[in-house]
Order: sequence, then C-alpha cells, then structure tokens
Amino acid sequence: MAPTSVSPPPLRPPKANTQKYKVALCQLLVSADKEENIARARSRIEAAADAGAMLIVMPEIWCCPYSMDTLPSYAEDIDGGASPSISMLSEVAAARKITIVGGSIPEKASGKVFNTCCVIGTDGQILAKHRKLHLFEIDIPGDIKLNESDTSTGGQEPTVVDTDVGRIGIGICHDIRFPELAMLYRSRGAHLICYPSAFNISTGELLWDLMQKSRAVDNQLFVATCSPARDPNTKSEYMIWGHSSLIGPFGEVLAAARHEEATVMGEVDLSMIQSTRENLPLEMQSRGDLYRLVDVQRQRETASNGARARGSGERRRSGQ
Ligand SMILES: O=C(O)CCC(=O)C(=O)O
Repeated sequence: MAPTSVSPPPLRPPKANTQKYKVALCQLLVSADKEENIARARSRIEAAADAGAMLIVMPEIWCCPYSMDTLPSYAEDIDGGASPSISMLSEVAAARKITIVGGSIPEKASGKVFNTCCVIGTDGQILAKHRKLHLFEIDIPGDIKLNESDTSTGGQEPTVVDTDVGRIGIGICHDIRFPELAMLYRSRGAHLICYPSAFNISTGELLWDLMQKSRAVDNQLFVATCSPARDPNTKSEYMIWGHSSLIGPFGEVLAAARHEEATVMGEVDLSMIQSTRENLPLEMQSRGDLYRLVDVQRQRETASNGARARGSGERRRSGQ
C-alpha cells in the first residue's frame, strides 16, 4: 500500500477566533500528600487564569512524587470517575472557561497503570486522554537507573486534540525524544505540542533545551513543556531538572522557569507560525522523493475503511 504521505499541514484555526493567547506553565512543587498537591495546583491554575491565561499546562506526575516505588499507590480511575485530580481540573476549567493540558497523573485501568494526560475543555469536559507512549528506560552506571515499564504500561495512540485555542498535539516527557511523533502532530495540523515532563538533572542539563527547540524548529510550531519544581529537600535520587518553557517556531524562548516553583506565562501568536513557514518553507524544500513520514494509524484506518467499503459493495452485488 502506498504510504499515507504527509503534505501541506492545515493550520486549524482556534474556535475562540483568536490569533494570540496567553499560556501559563505551572511548575509545581510536589509532595507526598496528594490533597496538598491538588490544592496547590488549584490555586496556581486560578491565579494564572486571573492573570489572563487561556491555556494552562501542568507537569508530568503532579499529584504525587515521580517515584516508580510509590506511583501505583496514587493511581486514579479516570474513566470510572474516581479521580480527585482530574475532577479538580474539570471544575477549575469550567469555572474559569480555560483549557487545561492537565500534566499527567498515574491512571489505573484494566489492572494496569498508565502515565496519563487529560486535556480539559472550557466546559470542564475531558477532550482527550493521552497515555505516555514511550516509557523511560535508562541505565547510566553510577548516575541514573530507572525502568518506568516496571510499574507502567505504554499507551497506544498519538493524541491530537481540538481545543478553544486551536489544535494541540500531546506527548509526555520521554515522548519528546521521538521526532516522528512531533512530525506526525504537525502533519495533522497542530500549532502547538505540549509535553508535560519530569526530566532529571542527568539528562536535562545537556538535552532539555535542545530537544524542545529541535521539536519546535523541525516542525515550525510552538512547543510548551511543564515540569514539577525541583525539591532541594527530596530524599529521592531522582532530581528533577525543571526549566518549563514555551518555545516559538523559530526556536525563540518565549517563557522559561528555572528550577524552583513558579508559574511562567508566554504568548502564542499564530502569525509567527505563518511567517516562519513563509520565510523558510521547509515543507516545500523537503525531499519527499527520498524520505517521507508515514502515518501508520491513518494508513490502518484507510485500509479498514477500504475493506469495509469493498465488503458492502460485494454484498450489494450478490444481493445480500
Ligand atoms: O528522556 C529523558 O532523558 C528523560 C525522560 C523522563 O524523565 C521521563 O520520561 O520521565
């Protein structure tokens, strides 16, 4: 079958008919006390909404520590409606009429644990649920060792979601290392990719800025990341890097936190994407005759729609 090629990406306009909006990245300090984390998150989100943010991005694993040992004990049943973290996000989103990319929380479903990001719309409804696709496995002797797959299961679907501020692609932390995912999101018309993350100092110092800028610049779109704050008193060996940022389509740093708890705000201006793509038309310059992104999911959908259509045609012809 011919690959589903990726060709001029439509830029989906935001529903709110806005070319510009403010985004807030809430870099939260996270403790072992879930209720405290939820209360802290709520007040940061409310303050950011009061300051004019239309989109809020939260960190990876903000309702409990990012620790493989304890993560499962904090897991919440989102589909079963037993998720205090997501209930809080829904309440605040509806009350303030904002869109929230809800970082991630440990989700329990079908006897498994997933690292899951919910995107909440301005009516408080869950618009999309992204389960981290690429689990973090690392072993640098004498430095860092972590196997996320010991406790969590990887997701199966890339996530692109239409919100009031426009079309957004979602990845969680280690997902940022896989450029094809970001390319796929661009090909599906995302203007922004949000990566709730919890990078560590071992890989973050060298690579964090580089990867955010690479995903933004390769695809000529905005990238927003949000991390928990570093806890200087943590007993965990996993030291959070922090540095939540908003990057523009030309690699511009539009907002950046350091490692402490903070909310940073920046502006997404869609005209920056248009001008970057006009000034430097990478899409037209790319050599589709030599290499090409394949959208495997779309390809499967097209194949199964084709099979269904052929099946119903044959049934019609045979009078069934
Ligand atoms: O890819 C990395 O270096 C860090 C990833 C990470 O911290 C995570 O996926 O939680």
